[in-house]
Amino acid sequence: MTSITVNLPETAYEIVISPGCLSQLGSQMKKLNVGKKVLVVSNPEIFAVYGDTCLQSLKAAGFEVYHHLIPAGETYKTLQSLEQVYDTALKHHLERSSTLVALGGGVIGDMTGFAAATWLRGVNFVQVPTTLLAMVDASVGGKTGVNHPQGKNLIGAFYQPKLVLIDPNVLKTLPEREFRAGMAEVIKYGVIWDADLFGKLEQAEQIDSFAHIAPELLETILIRSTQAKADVVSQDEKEAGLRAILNYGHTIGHAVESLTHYEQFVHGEAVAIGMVAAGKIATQMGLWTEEEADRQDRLIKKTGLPTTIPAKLDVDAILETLQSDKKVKSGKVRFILPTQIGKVEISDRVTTEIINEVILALR
Ligand SMILES: NC(=O)c1ccc[n+]([C@@H]2O[C@H](COP(=O)([O-])OP(=O)(O)OC[C@H]3O[C@@H](n4cnc5c(N)ncnc54)[C@H](O)[C@@H]3O)[C@@H](O)[C@H]2O)c1
Ligand SMILES: O=C(O)C(=O)C[C@@H](O)[C@H](O)[C@H](O)COP(=O)(O)O
Ligand SMILES: [Zn+2]
Repeated sequence: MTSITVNLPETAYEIVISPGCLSQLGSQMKKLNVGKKVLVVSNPEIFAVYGDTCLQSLKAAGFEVYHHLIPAGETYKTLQSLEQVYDTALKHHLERSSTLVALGGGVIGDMTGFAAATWLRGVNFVQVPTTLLAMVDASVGGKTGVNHPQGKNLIGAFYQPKLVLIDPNVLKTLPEREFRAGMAEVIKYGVIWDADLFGKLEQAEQIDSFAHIAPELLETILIRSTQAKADVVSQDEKEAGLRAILNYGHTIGHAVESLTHYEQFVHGEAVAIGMVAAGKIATQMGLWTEEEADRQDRLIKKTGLPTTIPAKLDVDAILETLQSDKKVKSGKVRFILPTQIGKVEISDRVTTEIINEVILALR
């Protein structure tokens, strides 16, 4: 079992990584000293496979357990879905000491976290991530929320979980496309923070599926990625500065994701495209060498992730969408740009001309 602590000014919590730990959800939660009532939020597909294990474990530990299911997919990451979670919380009379457990990928995690942040002005929250992406990224750090029809995650709150419980065994049932999407955020950590992790991914024979990846490498990926996220978030919980680096690839990525109505790309795929774009911007500005940008793009391709922007997307629409990015400051879009593998800088010097040129080059 590996345990990583996220230390924050007002709280601290553990990320527990251990094969088979799903069945210990109840005993792990017992240590948190939370109230009796627990609402598990999931989607029908995930709940059908892992719901029973979680519910049995919680009941065995003495909890009174309810569940609420939201249909799968980013298109359900909405205020409407959230309202239904509130209805279930009301129906079962959840109290301030009650806990919402997110059993699922980043969509379920982000929504459940926001429900926990807002129901009764804040109840306990536990993350049980079931996708690679949610394990390495979404379950840690407390960004919660839902999408607005005009953009990604525009409504939300910073609200930290009390525990993150990662059982790598559940990745066995994860579709390969979703595994690759999670690898995009792993590659992100390599580029922004951990050059050694990047090197390990480059050296590995195959990293495009759970079936192909070496188990030791997967363990390293889970530990190093969550550690990277914990390090960054511990230094800057609410994105006053440093934390923005975790948004590498997301500036153009989020625009591509929302302009294709969450139908063509899953989040990790859009981030992969966004990283290729940000890398190109950095090389055009003379901040990053072509050689290192090529290494990044090769790794993205080796993972089987997309690297081009659909030609049907209007450049002006992308530029317009960038204006609602949360990193915009004094009207200027800020980009996270690599300067060498393992290091990035935050720049507000990227001109519209460069963004235009790069988008056209990637179509
Ligand atoms: N809060 C954060 O810091 C943060 C970080 C990264 C991404 N996100 C958000 O996370 C979301 C993407 O999350 P995601 O990539 O996990 O996608 P997702 O939550 O949509 O899950 C992907 C699909 O995998 C299925 N699935 C999940 N676990 C499974 C399993 N073990 N076996 C079989 N099927 C399984 C789900 O039913 C779903 O269809 C986006 O909304 C993104 O904005 C948030
Ligand atoms: O935790 C963070 O900070 C991140 O930026 C992680 C991202 O991978 C994640 O997709 C996040 O939800 C994006 O945040 P947003 O503030 O751009 O909506
Ligand atoms: Zn992301």
